[in-house]
Amino acid sequence: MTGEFGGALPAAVEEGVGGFRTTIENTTERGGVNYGEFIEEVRTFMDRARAACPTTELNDDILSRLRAINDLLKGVTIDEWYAPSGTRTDLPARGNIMLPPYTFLDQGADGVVATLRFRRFHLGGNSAVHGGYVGLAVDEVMGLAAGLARGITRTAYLTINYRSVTPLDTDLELKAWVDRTEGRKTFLRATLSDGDRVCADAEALFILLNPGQR
Ligand SMILES: CCCCCCCC/C=C\CCCCCCCC(=O)SCCNC(=O)CCNC(=O)[C@H](O)C(C)(C)COP(=O)(O)OP(=O)(O)OC[C@H]1O[C@@H](n2cnc3c(N)ncnc32)[C@H](O)[C@@H]1OP(=O)(O)O
Repeated sequence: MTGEFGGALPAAVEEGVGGFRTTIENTTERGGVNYGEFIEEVRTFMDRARAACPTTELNDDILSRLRAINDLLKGVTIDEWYAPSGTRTDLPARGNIMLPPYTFLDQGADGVVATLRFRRFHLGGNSAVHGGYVGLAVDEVMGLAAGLARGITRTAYLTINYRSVTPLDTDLELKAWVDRTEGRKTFLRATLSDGDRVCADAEALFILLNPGQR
């Protein structure tokens, strides 16, 4: 891996501890008390960037401000295990800006139920959510269900059936549950629904990682 965020794997991986860390310090303080508002503002920015048609002047004004903001953030980037985006479990979607904000209504070893909302920046076309973002949400929530049931897993396959259009800006329900397990294999199913209407259903295989496996 090359680029701004470095090429080396985290030290623990290089030492053979394992690709995912199972002992990340669980704190809701990283990023500060207003970090959730920051992430939500970033999502609003992405919504508006997706929807806006700025004038050249406005574009250039925003561009220079964004460059200044990016310079500020560049000074405080850290590794993925401690960055609050993705690890702040107190925030919708763990504070991950790319995911549709979701929160759990129920979670346990048998499965999870989440409520989520796709946003303008998840637009595919004609007011429908992009199918890839549906896959992102389903993979995430199934991954968490697999994690609660088994431990640290990776997706081996994920099959999604798009049954009807997934709407933007609507509270949806995503259920994921363990269908069966065979050794390291966990087979899961999921449904994404808008009220009584099924938008998508899915089946997936997640593999429990071996000790030291990336
Ligand atoms: C403060 C705390 C903060 C916490 C932070 C939050 C933590 C939250 C925690 C968690 C959140 C999770 C939310 C996110 C979830 C997202 C998950 C992803 O998207 S993962 C990325 C995409 N997936 C990959 O990149 C995998 C790439 N593939 C691989 O790495 C390997 O192929 C892997 C691991 C899947 C399997 O490889 P092998 O070498 O370990 O095992 P082999 O022997 O190949 O397979 C095991 C068994 O599975 C079958 N298998 C493997 N792949 C299969 C396939 N595609 N179809 C059918 N069977 C398959 C094989 O035939 C074998 O079966 P037989 O034991 O022989 O019966």
